[in-house]
Amino acid sequence: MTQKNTIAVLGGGSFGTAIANIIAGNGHDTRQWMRNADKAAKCQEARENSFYLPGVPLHENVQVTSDLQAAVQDCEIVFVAIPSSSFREVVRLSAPSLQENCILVSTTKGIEPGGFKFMSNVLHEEVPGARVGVLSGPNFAKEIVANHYTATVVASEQEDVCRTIQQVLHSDTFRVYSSEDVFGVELAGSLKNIYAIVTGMAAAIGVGQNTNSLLITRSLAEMMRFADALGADPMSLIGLAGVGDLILTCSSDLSRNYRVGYMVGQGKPLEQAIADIGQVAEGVNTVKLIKHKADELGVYMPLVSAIHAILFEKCPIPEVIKGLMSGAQTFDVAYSVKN
Ligand SMILES: NC(=O)c1ccc[n+]([C@@H]2O[C@H](COP(=O)([O-])OP(=O)(O)OC[C@H]3O[C@@H](n4cnc5c(N)ncnc54)[C@H](O)[C@@H]3O)[C@@H](O)[C@H]2O)c1
Ligand SMILES: O=P(O)(O)OC[C@H](O)CO
Repeated sequence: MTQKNTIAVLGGGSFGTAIANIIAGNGHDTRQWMRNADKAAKCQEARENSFYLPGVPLHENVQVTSDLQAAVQDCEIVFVAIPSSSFREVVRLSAPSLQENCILVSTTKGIEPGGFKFMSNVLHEEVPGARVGVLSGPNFAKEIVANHYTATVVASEQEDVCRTIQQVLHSDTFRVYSSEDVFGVELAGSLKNIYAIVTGMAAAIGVGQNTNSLLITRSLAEMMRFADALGADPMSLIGLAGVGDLILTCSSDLSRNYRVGYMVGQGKPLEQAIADIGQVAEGVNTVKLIKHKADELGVYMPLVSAIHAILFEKCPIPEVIKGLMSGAQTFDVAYSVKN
């Protein structure tokens, strides 16, 4: 692939905009697609995505459009930054216009509702024979565009896909590690959102640092146990896309998932909390899917059960905490399936 590529980013939200700016800053012709024609025109003209990242200038190499076919045509690489609930629909619409052999990269940290499919599965199903990668790591869009030193992980079964994405995204402030474990990286990015809801809720009820450490560590144990049961490499969970993103998302109100948990912890109904955020919080749907899968496989995930009980079974928070603290005391081994 040449030094200068034509690259599309599908998604007009905060992460799509951050990724588009990184790519454009590296000299690539970058097209950002958003479905709303009015918003696209406003962003293109104002050179700013005031809806999601106000005050951040769009790089001059970014062209914003609401024409999906025009956006992806002749692109060597297409990044998809669309929430998991609409991911398939957008990929399906773009598929007929994709250049043969183009690389498709998901940045989405979620599982498709109504099943147990990850975004790489959706890409393979909708674009058979596609060269697929996934991008995941401790990456708040707001901090990326503020040029805070940041790292992420690209995972693909094809080494050249990883190398290409590393070249396209790497900058003085953005570093990209590679992995072969697509499933582990995607699973990690989706699971950590659940625990951000848990720690956000814990913060709202005023827990101390002992509790915070307890929650994050036992969240990691659950993540590794679940990964192990599903055949992912548990070691992927102790990298940037796993524990890195877990620490980030569980420690900051920049996280939408953390903020959902915080609001519910303050007594706000879940639907109201989601509406107040006004952006995607993937963890809410992920809790349901993981609880279902963990029950089906018999994987012990007490924190997932607890947050599910609070969000969807109307269980009072103090009762759920009591249940967690009185549960059987087991080994302190991170991902032992006995644990
Ligand atoms: N924001 C971050 O810091 C960040 C970092 C890494 C990964 N991610 C992941 O990236 C994905 C996107 O996150 P985001 O932060 O950009 O979300 P966002 O809520 O800021 O934006 C989502 C965008 O998707 C668009 N959208 C929703 N449904 C659509 C549809 N049917 N067709 C076309 N567009 C549609 C929305 O209009 C919006 O522009 C999520 O899975 C998230 O977990 C986010
Ligand atoms: O705002 P959240 O909770 O979706 O988290 C954003 C990113 O996933 C952080 O890496």
